[in-house]
Amino acid sequence: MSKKRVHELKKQLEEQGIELSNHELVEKLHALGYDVKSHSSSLEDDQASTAFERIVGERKPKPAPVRHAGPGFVVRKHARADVVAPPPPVAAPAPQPQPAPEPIEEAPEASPVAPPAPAAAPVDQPPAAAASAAPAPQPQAAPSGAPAPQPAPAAAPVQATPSASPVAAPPPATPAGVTQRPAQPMAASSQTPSTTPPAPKPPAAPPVDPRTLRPTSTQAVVINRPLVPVRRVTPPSSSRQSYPAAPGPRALGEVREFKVVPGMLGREREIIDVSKRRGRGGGRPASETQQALSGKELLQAAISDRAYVPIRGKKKKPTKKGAKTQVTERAEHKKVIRVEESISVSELSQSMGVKASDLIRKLMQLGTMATINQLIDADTAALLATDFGFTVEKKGFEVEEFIPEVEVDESKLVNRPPVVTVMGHVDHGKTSLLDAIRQADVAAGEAGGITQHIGAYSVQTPKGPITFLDTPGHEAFTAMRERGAKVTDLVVLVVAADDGVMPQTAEAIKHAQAAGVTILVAINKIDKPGATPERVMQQLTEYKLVPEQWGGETIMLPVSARTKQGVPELLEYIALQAEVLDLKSNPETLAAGHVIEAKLEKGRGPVATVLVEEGTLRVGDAIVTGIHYGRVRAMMNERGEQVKEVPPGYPVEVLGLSGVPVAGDEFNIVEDEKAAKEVAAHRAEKARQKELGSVKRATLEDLFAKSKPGGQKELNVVVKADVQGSAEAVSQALQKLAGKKVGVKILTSAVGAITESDVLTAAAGKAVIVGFNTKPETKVEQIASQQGVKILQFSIIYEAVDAIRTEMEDLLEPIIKEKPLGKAEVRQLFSIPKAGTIAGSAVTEGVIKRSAHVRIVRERKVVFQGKIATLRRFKDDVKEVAQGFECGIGIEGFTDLKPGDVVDAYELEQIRQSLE
Ligand SMILES: Nc1nc2c(ncn2[C@@H]2O[C@H](COP(=O)(O)OP(=O)(O)OP(=O)(O)O)[C@@H](O)[C@H]2O)c(=O)[nH]1
Repeated sequence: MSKKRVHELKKQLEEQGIELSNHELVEKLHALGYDVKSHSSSLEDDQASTAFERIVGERKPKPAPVRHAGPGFVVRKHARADVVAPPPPVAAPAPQPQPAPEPIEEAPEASPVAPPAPAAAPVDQPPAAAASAAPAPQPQAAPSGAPAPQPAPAAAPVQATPSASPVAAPPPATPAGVTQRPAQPMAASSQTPSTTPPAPKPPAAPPVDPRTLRPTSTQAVVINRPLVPVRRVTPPSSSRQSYPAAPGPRALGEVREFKVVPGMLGREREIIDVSKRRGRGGGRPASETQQALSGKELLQAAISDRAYVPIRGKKKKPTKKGAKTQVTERAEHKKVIRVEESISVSELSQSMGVKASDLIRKLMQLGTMATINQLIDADTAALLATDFGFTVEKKGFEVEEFIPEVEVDESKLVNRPPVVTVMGHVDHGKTSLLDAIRQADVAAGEAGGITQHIGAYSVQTPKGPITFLDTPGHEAFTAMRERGAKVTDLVVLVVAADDGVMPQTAEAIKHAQAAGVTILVAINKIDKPGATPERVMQQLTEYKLVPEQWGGETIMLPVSARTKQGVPELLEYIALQAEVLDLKSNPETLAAGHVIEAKLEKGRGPVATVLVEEGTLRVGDAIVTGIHYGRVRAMMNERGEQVKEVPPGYPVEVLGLSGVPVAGDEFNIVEDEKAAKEVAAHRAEKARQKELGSVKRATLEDLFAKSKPGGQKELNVVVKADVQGSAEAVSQALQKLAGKKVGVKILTSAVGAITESDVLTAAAGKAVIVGFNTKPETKVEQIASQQGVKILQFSIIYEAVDAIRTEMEDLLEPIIKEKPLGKAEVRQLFSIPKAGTIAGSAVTEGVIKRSAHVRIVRERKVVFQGKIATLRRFKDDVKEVAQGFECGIGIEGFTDLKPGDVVDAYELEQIRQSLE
């Protein structure tokens, strides 16, 4: 293998245009790891050729990276500052020439480098395209401060190359810091890197045809993805011309340049639109802007233009910048909100296009704390709406459309029987009196002899038919009495002559007077020895009821239900009064009236006792009452006979309703069942809204009070009764028991038999079931015992009230009270094996019991408190030792007894708490 001397290698390098002194070459070879000492040192042939290639490789420019060549790399060419790049080929209005930016002015010596490598804007721009550009500014060395016309796409600032030989010495630093490969020779052509020798000196460069200008690799901004030309599909006509055309055989329109970098956590990619900067900077070409920016600034600018693109899924549509939301005013006629009964805050906010939070704030200002789902009534909604320029129109479901008010047709009015309600205190003889009138004996058949639901009877008297309503006298049935007073023409107030005016007498007077109904007083039981009708009359004057015989207006008749004394006179007076009232109605209109009572019967379903007040009620009529509706399937009179028609003034039982109606509700007959259903549904919705609106939220204090161990206890009750009025009365009576110590909560109150569902409700709510005049269905009792639910059944209301009071008292902790027993004085102490210390004592007071609790008192101080362990007289265990006797007392857990100690014995007593 031949050898080569260092100086030979030097010559070889010179042939390649690389001039190095022998000393420099020796040093270089040293640096490359060769052991050479001087220019005459020799290298192996292969070593010499490797060294040659390495030095040439270092000094020669590397071939410019070909576009798309390297994965993940993009070379973006930038126009040299000192060479004016041709304007975009087709883009007609070429950007205005601008003064050369600072970095260029600082690098006048770099100009010689420029001619062989004129910077063209886009890297792919063919010379032909460049040539077509109209104003082709002459490439020239930009003198200091001389304005160098720059086309818009001019690229990054050219590196300041102080060295005259850029090939030999790469520029130490670039002014703008954009070029990321300072080692790359500037003069290298991207197309002919190996063949084009670098210009060693910058002689006066000949004028260069811009068409031949190619970008230099050193002017490239290296980013890690290929340039993505984006074709604007429908460029706006106004801006179409202002974009530079993309290179290639056809102009693509706007060219956008993107940098793709991995996003956070690698879950997405960021695309940085690096071309966006062009349009900014007050109209200055992007290149100039970029030239003026440092590398860091450019990076920041790029970051600001980032767009995140998820790897999977659809690319999000970028929001159109600058496209402001159009605020449109709503037409006046559209500023009307239709509200039925109430509207939720969220609904109102949506209807007005106002934030719900704004409405809530307004409501707070009005003193109402509301949530977004809370219902507010139409009036409050109207108040709020006004503030936002809206008006509220009460939409309202017009029940009148279905139940029209009928004008009174005088010609069709006929007499109807009077409706008389019998009222009075409990046991004053109301039912007995009615029995006497009807010649029936209902009172005898009543449980406990008390009336517990309203009864309606049509009685044929010698003076014509009279409809009687019998009301209970017990205080629990206030609502029934009130209802009775409202639907009646006359009230017969029964007062027992031997008892006088009592609380429910007074209450009945109040109801009748409130309803503006004439009162007729029947002073009953005048057959009784202690009867004093005058005293009753006297008492009644206090209620503004002055008897006729005393110059007043109230008819007061002494009667006896037992002997029927005064009953015919009573009927006569009723008839007389009815005549005075001239009671008439039109039997030809659609029927209407009131529900007197309602119940649920097995096999018959809901049964309503109604009083027809207007029109004639017929089988087949479409009926609606409250939230229930249906078609009248059958009707029965008070004797249980089926009837087809019921004229006004008569009571009747109606079958066919969808549910058990509420006693006291009005009933109406409508066109058809569909209309009845609509009315009922509307009422149900209204009731629901009302209920929602009135939901009282538990306050923190309530919850706190309930969670406290000593907090108020509550008895939950499920009420089931035979009739609706009784269920209501029982519930009310039980609720009245609620006090400070124990509350009562009626979970449900309904009519019908006690069902499995009632048991489950009670089990869930830890409630007792109160059945009133009703029984559990088959197997229900068994389920109840499995579930641990107590069923209490009653047929008399006060028994129910008493039992529930006991249940409530059971919830209360008993009061523990100390009961003194006696005292014993310790005289002597004995120590007995197994038994411990025994105090030989004398009982000085009361009695000492074996089961007693004791206090050991020494010098007036309690030294121990506990229980007696042993009590003996002589050797026998005894239960108690009375005063004056001696005994041996052993104390549980206490042996430190001393003579002179007093054993103070007492018992603990449990006292049941009362509700009061
Ligand atoms: N001596 C006598 N007893 C009467 C008379 N009227 C009723 N009684 C008795 O009084 C008691 C109560 O009679 P009711 O008819 O049940 O009394 P009430 O007012 O209907 O009772 P409630 O419906 O429970 O309020 C019964 O034992 C009757 O026999 C009367 O005129 N004379």
